[in-house]
Amino acid sequence: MIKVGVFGALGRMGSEVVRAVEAEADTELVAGIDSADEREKVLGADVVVDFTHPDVVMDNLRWLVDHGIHAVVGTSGFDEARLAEVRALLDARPGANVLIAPNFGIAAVLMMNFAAKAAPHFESAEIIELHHPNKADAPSGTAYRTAELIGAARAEAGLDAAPDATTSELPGARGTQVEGVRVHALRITGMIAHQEVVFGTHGETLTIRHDSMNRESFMPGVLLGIRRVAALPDRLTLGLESLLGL
Ligand SMILES: NC(=O)C1=CN([C@@H]2O[C@H](COP(=O)(O)OP(=O)(O)OC[C@H]3O[C@@H](n4cnc5c(N)ncnc54)[C@H](O)[C@@H]3O)[C@@H](O)[C@H]2O)C=CC1
Ligand SMILES: O=C(O)C1=N[C@H](C(=O)O)C[C@H](O)C1
Repeated sequence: MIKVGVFGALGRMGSEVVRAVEAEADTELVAGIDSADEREKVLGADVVVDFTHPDVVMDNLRWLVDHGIHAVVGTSGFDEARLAEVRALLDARPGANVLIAPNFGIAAVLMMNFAAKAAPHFESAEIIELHHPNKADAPSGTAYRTAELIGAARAEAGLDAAPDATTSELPGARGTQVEGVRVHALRITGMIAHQEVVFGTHGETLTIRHDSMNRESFMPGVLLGIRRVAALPDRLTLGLESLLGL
């Protein structure tokens, strides 16, 4: 039996994780805690899942690593500086492993993987992410990671910057840039989490689209993380790709 704690248990994702952990035969909920609760309630857990907020997740991770509890993190906001901080935390303390996944949707992971594979073949590449309007961060962690993967694939292929003749622009009209890839963020009532990666070359375009229809869709990936985090070969794993054999 894997003993699981949940940080952000009253939130949209955390409450779904609580339900999923309670429903599985090999996982047991130790405690679900939210912002008003003491973290000590999860002591005794093998793994804690964090779906909280980019402003608090680093402090939670520090606490989990200090207490030797494996962490499965879905909270967004991990740039290279934060990842370096997590590596330093892990180097200072033996014991816990950390899995940080920008997206636990299996189809979303495939979308990112396909986008990285397509990237060297196209002159142009831009990302449009669409989310519910309660989302705190922009661009999404998924879009950020996809842009990093596309940027790295373009650099490795020796591609120049994507063509763009814009010389006059209202601020934001061309989105933001991550690793040289334009990213546009939409916040739309009624939506959950969606992304399009649009590629173009001469006379052809390719659009790769992913849609999360509900938050239950993330649970197979979260449960996979819970089951595998303790035995992962690296102390810090980024993304579900290696767990899916990609
Ligand atoms: N990796 C993935 O597949 C996914 C990641 N996310 C990310 O997960 C995060 C949470 O998203 P939602 O559940 O939609 O947000 P939410 O706002 O519905 O839930 C966050 C919860 O965390 C609680 N919280 C805040 N500080 C806390 C603390 N210090 N300790 C414990 N609980 C605390 C809040 O009170 C709230 O109940 C966001 O960063 C979002 O981008 C969301 C969906 C999927
Ligand atoms: O806040 C959300 O809802 C989501 N956040 C993650 C992100 O920032 O990429 C994953 C998914 O897009 C849903």
